[in-house]
Amino acid sequence: MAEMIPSWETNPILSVEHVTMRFGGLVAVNDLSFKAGRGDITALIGPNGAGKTTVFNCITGFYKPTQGMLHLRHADGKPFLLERMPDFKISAKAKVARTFQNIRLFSGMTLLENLLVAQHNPLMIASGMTVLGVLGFAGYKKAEKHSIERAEYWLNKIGLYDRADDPAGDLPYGAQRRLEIARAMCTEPELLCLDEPAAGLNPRESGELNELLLGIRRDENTSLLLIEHDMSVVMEISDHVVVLEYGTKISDGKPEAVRNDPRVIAAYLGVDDEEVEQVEQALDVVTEEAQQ
Ligand SMILES: Nc1ncnc2c1ncn2[C@@H]1O[C@H](COP(=O)(O)OP(=O)(O)OP(=O)(O)O)[C@@H](O)[C@H]1O
Repeated sequence: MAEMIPSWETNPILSVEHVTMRFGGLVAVNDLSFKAGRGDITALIGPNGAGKTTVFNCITGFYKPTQGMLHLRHADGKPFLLERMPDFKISAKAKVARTFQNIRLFSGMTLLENLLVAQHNPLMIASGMTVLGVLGFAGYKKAEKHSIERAEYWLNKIGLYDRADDPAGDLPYGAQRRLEIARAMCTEPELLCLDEPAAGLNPRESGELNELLLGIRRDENTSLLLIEHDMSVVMEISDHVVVLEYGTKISDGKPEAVRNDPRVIAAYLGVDDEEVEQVEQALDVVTEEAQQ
C-alpha cells in the first residue's frame, strides 16, 4: 500500500523554504526546509545551539533570514511571505503569535489586564485611534466587550478565572506560563509559536500544559509550533517532529519515526533517559569487546 501523504505536505500552514541565517561567519541555520501542518502540533527539537530559536526569530520577523522564504497561508487561503514583512505586521496581519523562553508578563498588572493589553490592536483600531473613539463610540464598546469576553474565556481555559484580579507576578511559575499562552491566544493567532513552554515545570504542571495545548489543537483554529527539550512533552502531544543539529535538519516525520531514526538516536535525542542509558550500555559493551 502506498504511504499516506502526511498532513503537513497536503495542507501546510507554514512552509519554511531553504532558510539560511548567518551571523558573521557563523551559520546558525543552514538551508532549512520543513512544513508545519494546519491544525497540527509541530515540534522543533535539537541540542543547545542547534538554531531552533533563530528559526522562531525568522518566522516572527525578529530576524530577516540571510536566504530563503517563509510562506504562511491562512485557513481562508490568504498567503503571506513572512520574510518580507516587519514583525508588527507578522503578528497583526499574518496572525503569528509567540511566547518566549523566559516569562514576559507584566508582573505588576492583574491577570485580566495582561490579557486585555494583548488585545490592544483591535481595541485601538475600533477607537479610530482617537480619544473620542475611546471615550464613546459604539464600535469601541463592542470591541471592548469582545476583548473582555475573550480574556474571561482564556482565564477559564487555563483554570485561573478566580485569580483574574491578582497581580500576574503572584502566580506560581507553571501558572504564569499558562497565562502567557492565554495572552498569546487572546490575539486569535493562526499560528502560535511556543519557545520551550515546558521548561522549569514540574510533572503536574507539565501535564496541565499538555492538556492546554491539546485543547487548543482540538477547539481553536490555531496551529502550534513549539521548541521543546522535554521529550515526554514532544512525544506525547506532537503530530510532527523536526530535528535540527548545528543548524541543519537531520530528521523530519511523525514522533515514532523520529525517535527511531538512527541519526536522532546518535544525537541522543528523541529517546528518554532509560533509552539513553540503554544506548550507553550498548556502547560500553561494544567498547569492552573491542578492548578484549
Ligand atoms: N544574534 C545573534 N548573533 C550571533 N550569534 C547568534 C545570534 N543568535 C543566535 N546566535 C548563534 O546561533 C546559534 C544557534 O542559536 P539558537 O539560539 O538559535 O539555538 P537553539 O537551538 O535555540 O539553542 P537553545 O536550545 O540553547 O535555546 C548559536 O551558536 C548561537 O550562539
